[in-house]
Amino acid sequence: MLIGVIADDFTGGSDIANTLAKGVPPAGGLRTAQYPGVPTTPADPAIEAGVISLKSRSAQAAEAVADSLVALNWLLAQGCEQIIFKYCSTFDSTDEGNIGPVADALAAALDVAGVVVCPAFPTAGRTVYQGHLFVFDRLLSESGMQNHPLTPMTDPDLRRVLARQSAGEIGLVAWPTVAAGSVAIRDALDRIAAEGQTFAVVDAISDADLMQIGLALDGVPLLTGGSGIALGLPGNFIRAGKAKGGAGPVQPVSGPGAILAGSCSGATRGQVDQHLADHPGLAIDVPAVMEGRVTAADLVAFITANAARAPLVYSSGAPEQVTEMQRRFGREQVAASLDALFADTARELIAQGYRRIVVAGGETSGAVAQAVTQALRVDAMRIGPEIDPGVPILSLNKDQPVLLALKSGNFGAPDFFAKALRMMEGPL
Ligand SMILES: Nc1ncnc2c1ncn2[C@@H]1O[C@H](COP(=O)(O)OP(=O)(O)O)[C@@H](O)[C@H]1O
Ligand SMILES: O=C(O)[C@@H](O)C(=O)COP(=O)(O)O
Repeated sequence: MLIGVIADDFTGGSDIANTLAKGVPPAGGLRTAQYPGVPTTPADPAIEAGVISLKSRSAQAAEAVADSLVALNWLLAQGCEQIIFKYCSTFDSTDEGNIGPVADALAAALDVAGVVVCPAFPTAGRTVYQGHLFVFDRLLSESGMQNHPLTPMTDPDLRRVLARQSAGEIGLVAWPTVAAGSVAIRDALDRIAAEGQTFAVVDAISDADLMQIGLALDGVPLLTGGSGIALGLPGNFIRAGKAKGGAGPVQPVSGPGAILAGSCSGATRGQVDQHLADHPGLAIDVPAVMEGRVTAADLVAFITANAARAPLVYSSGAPEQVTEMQRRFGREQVAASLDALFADTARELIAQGYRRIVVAGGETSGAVAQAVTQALRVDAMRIGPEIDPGVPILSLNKDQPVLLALKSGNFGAPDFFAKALRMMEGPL
């Protein structure tokens, strides 16, 4: 294993695994696996990039740090030369963390400074300019992310956001330097490191910028960012003759499939609306869940009654509904109950022979993917074709493979749900 990724949630893990597996022509991508949590056994030696998905975005900061360091040690033990801390392209975090505390701990463990901080993902509209994060033509704080149920983002200035969470000093590599190319970027990072600054927010407004940043990062032990930061990295290892790349195809799957949506992000709510126009859907009654009147058995009953028609069950609600539920029942309690509901539903669907499951939402995906991988006793997921930018098909490789899609809340075209289930039937 050459590149090791510590992803702070499962959809983020899928997103960067997709980037590493796909690569950029002519070099192509690496043989990549995504792991649900830190594996307890050594990796398959054929794997060149390993992505450990944690649930550290929403955990307490101390737990996020501890889990990330365990992941780091496992990745180093597999031989990784380069470690990436993957967080959200919308920098999802709070003043307590967890991006700052985890990045501080990784930089200290590897004894490095001038560590890149770059959440840019231009394909999904996320760009960084003069240290400020944009989502398409809006600053992060006006993009809808200010209403996120768990990590509302109200400040678009990445240096200021990170400074509230991190003990380290933070520099900036502004776009004119990035536009000057990889040598200028590397010089700027070296200068920032020599000045003793732990982090360097790096601007990027296009994939071409990210490719130059990737070249500048050849041989750098630690970097942090969204999935875009990985764009230029496979090429470094392939050109050096260290990696072969080229993963085999994944096997398509037919039979019943289902869609589980726990994300309240704008893109997911649009996808829910579009899907309901011509498919069956069940809106989860959140107060009834909190009071024990609706359980996984109810969701499974709805899904099985509509098995052939791409059924959707969803808790996705508008910001004012989310606020009201959190006020009545508590933020953590609602999140924990809905996570458990989706996990129990997925476990039962697997028991009943469902082999295609599409999930929307980072927290929701974490809960579902953990339940499914535990039920099937698999500890690695292979990366299949991309459904929409940042969302690949994942194959849990058994004699009878199970295919998953873990969609970040804000990713995917309006027809994502039906398209994902259809693509899984092949040809892949
Ligand atoms: N109707 C609702 N009311 C309150 N909270 C909700 C509701 N539906 C989902 N949630 C919670 O909102 C969070 C959504 O997070 P997540 O699954 O990561 O989605 P995203 O990828 O859009 O951020 C989860 O913790 C989930 O439990
Ligand atoms: O970087 C991204 O935007 C995604 O990979 C990601 O992390 C998404 O998180 P959720 O929106 O919570 O699914």
